[in-house]
Amino acid sequence: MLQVNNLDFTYPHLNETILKDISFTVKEGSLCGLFGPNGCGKSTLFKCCLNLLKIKKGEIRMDNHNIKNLKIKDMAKVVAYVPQEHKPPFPYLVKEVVLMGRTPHLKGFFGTGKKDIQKTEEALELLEISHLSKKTYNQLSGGQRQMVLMARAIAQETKIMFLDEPTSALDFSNQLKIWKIMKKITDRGVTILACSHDPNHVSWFCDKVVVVNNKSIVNQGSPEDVITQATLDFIYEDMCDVKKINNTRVIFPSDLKCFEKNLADESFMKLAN
Ligand SMILES: Nc1ncnc2c1ncn2[C@@H]1O[C@H](COP(=O)(O)OP(=O)(O)OP(=O)(O)O)[C@@H](O)[C@H]1O
Repeated sequence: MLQVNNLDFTYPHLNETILKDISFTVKEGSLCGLFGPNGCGKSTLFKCCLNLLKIKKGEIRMDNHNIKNLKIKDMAKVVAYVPQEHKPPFPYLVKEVVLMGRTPHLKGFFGTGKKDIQKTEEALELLEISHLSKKTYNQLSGGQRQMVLMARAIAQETKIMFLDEPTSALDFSNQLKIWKIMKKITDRGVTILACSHDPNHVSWFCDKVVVVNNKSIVNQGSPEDVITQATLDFIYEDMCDVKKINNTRVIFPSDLKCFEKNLADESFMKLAN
């Protein structure tokens, strides 16, 4: 479980508050989307939760530990982090990058064991990227690197995962694959907090959504209660419409008139069914 209580944050060299009175909980084994416009503070919140930035006020608890009391090595046993972009300076192979996820589990100078290799291979298989295993990580495409970082986080076998826009560089099929994998992982009891800019994805796949805008949480709860016309009008200023097709919520641009027309069209509804 992840618990953030009354968090305030300001970058030390700035006077401006970036996050104000942030409080939310993500239940064990659930998938929570962190949703909000560019620059609202999602990545900053992640870095606060990972102890990479020191908070001014408030408390963050993960798996019942107050994170300010956790050493880096202990932190790495509790939480895995998939950043937006990562390029190591050395030409590591993909399998080596994924194996790095096992670092918190390595035992002294005995180094890598059979279990670590097995967990690395399982993570590559789960993401269907075993064929990239012997390729040089730095020479992969952005989307391929994103899949490898996801495999590294899975190999780390933590109870909590933080994913910063995990599908931003992926094609449509891989985006859906990653969301489905995230759901599968939460079914095994892992708690996930994932940033996303896509209101459809958080609606379709998340158990809970936390919406941040202008330094604060403006709404939180089930996607049904949170990704509403009112919330989207508030943060995007009347740019999109929320409709239901076949009981599934779909968000689309308000000025996409052909879609409006099609929605009213009986043959389109048959197609959607
Ligand atoms: N190292 C830093 N020093 C000073 N200000 C920063 C720093 N990093 C981010 N900021 C500022 O903090 C605010 C929040 O940035 P952050 O990267 O957390 O937003 P975000 O919601 O993740 O944005 P995006 O969706 O575009 O990735 C922005 O105004 C940004 O300019």
